[in-house]
Amino acid sequence: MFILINLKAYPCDPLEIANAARDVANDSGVRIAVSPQAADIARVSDTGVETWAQHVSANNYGSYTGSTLAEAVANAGATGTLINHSERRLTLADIDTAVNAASRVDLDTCVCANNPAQIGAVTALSPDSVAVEPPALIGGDASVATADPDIVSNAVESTNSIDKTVDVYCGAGISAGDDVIAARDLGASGILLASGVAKADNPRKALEDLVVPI
Ligand SMILES: O=C[C@H](O)COP(=O)(O)O
Repeated sequence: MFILINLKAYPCDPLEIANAARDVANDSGVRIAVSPQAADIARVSDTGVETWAQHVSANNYGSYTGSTLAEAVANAGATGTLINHSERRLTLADIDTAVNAASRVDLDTCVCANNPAQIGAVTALSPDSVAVEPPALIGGDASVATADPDIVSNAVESTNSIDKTVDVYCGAGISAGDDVIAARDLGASGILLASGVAKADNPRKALEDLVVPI
C-alpha cells in the first residue's frame, strides 16, 4: 500500500513530518510520501522522503501569475502531484491539461474525485492513479473504508472497466492501520491521509501505528 500524507495548509512542522515519514518508510518498507505546501517542497525533498505537490497548474511557461508550474515543483524535488483535490477543484479540461503538464516532467499523477462516476471520467485521462474521497468524510473521524465501503469498491470497478493500469487510492477519515487494511481489502492500492498525521500531537507515533498491520 502507498500512503500519501497531505499536509494541506495545516499549521504543522513539515520537516518534522517529513523526517518521521522517511524513517517509518525505511524501517517498515511501506511506501510513504509527504505532500507539503508548494513553498516547502524543496526542504521537504531534501530530507530524502518521497515528496509530492498538492497541485500543479494547467499551463506551461508564460504569463500565468500565481501558477504552480509542474516544472517548478519537479525542479524543487517533487516526484508526484495531486490534481483536482476536493479542496482544489479543476474543470475536466484543466485536469486533462494538468495531467499532461505533470507527465511532461515525469511527475506521478494522482487525480482525485468525489465519487465513482467522476473517477471513471478522470481515469479516461490516463493519470497514474486516481483517488476517491467523499467530501463529507474528509477531516472527520469515520474512515471512508468503513463508513462508505461501496464508494471505494465502486471506484475500483469504475477504473478497472476503463483502464486497469490506473491505480486506485481512497481517502477521508483514515487514521489507523486497520483503516488501511480495510481500504486494501476493497481493492485500493493506496490511501490519502491528512489530519490523522498533520494534526496529531505526535506525528511520528501516528505514522508508526499506521504501518503496524500493513
Ligand atoms: O488529502 C487528504 C484527504 O483529503 C483526507 O483528509 P483527512 O485524512 O483529513 O480526512
